[in-house]
Amino acid sequence: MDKAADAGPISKERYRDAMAAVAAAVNVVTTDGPAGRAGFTATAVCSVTDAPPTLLVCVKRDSSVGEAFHANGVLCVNTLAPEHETLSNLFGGRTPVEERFAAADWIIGPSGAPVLKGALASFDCKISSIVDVGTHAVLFCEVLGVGGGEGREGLIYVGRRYDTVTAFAMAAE
Ligand SMILES: NC(=O)C1=CN([C@@H]2O[C@H](COP(=O)(O)OP(=O)(O)OC[C@H]3O[C@@H](n4cnc5c(N)ncnc54)[C@H](O)[C@@H]3O)[C@@H](O)[C@H]2O)C=CC1
Ligand SMILES: Cc1cc2nc3c(=O)[nH]c(=O)nc-3n(C[C@H](O)[C@H](O)[C@H](O)COP(=O)(O)O)c2cc1C
Repeated sequence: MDKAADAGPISKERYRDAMAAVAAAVNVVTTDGPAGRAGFTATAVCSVTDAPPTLLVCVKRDSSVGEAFHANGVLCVNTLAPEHETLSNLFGGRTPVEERFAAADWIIGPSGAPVLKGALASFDCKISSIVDVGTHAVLFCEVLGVGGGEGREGLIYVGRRYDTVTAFAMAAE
């Protein structure tokens, strides 16, 4: 029988090459509060449970924005549409925080975190716990408010480039 996957220690490069094949939604994750406004682009976002509504976000601990999320204790996950590709690159690193936010319109969510106007979906959250794993902090977040979800095209990142998918409308309650 053929082996399903490589065994033994996996290099960072091998791991990233395999992960590059995994399509992911693109999000701009924002925060505001005593430590000030901050935000970064993240594909490492995942739904955990709907009771209580909880998602997780993985943030590199040595990034310029990581500390602000710890200190503010709140965040908003803004899931991007295809027209937000430039915004994704701005929030993807090496751009001063004020320049990142100046490129779009924002409103303040229930938690105080900036909500992107025109996001495909938005999840306003308080950070309920943080677990450090290797280079990243995993932020577990309780969702306080949701927005968007009316269904149109979504931005995805796969094969080290952006692409577009049809996003389905949220069921009406
Ligand atoms: N989870 C993360 O922290 C991610 C970080 N990035 C950042 O964007 C840069 C460019 O990414 P790509 O063009 O996709 O090429 P890449 O070869 O650096 O990454 C390929 C894939 O590996 C994963 N990955 C990359 N860096 C990672 C990290 N530090 N920790 C965990 N998973 C990681 C992601 O799924 C990414 O799409 C990366 O070098 C990284 O700085 C991108 C995607 C996810
Ligand atoms: C498409 C894309 C996805 C990314 N996903 C993540 C992620 O899930 N977690 C993370 O910590 N950084 C991720 N990054 C990198 C951060 O956005 C970047 O490190 C952050 O903006 C901080 O950069 P700075 O330290 O230069 O300010 C991603 C970047 C891009 C372009």
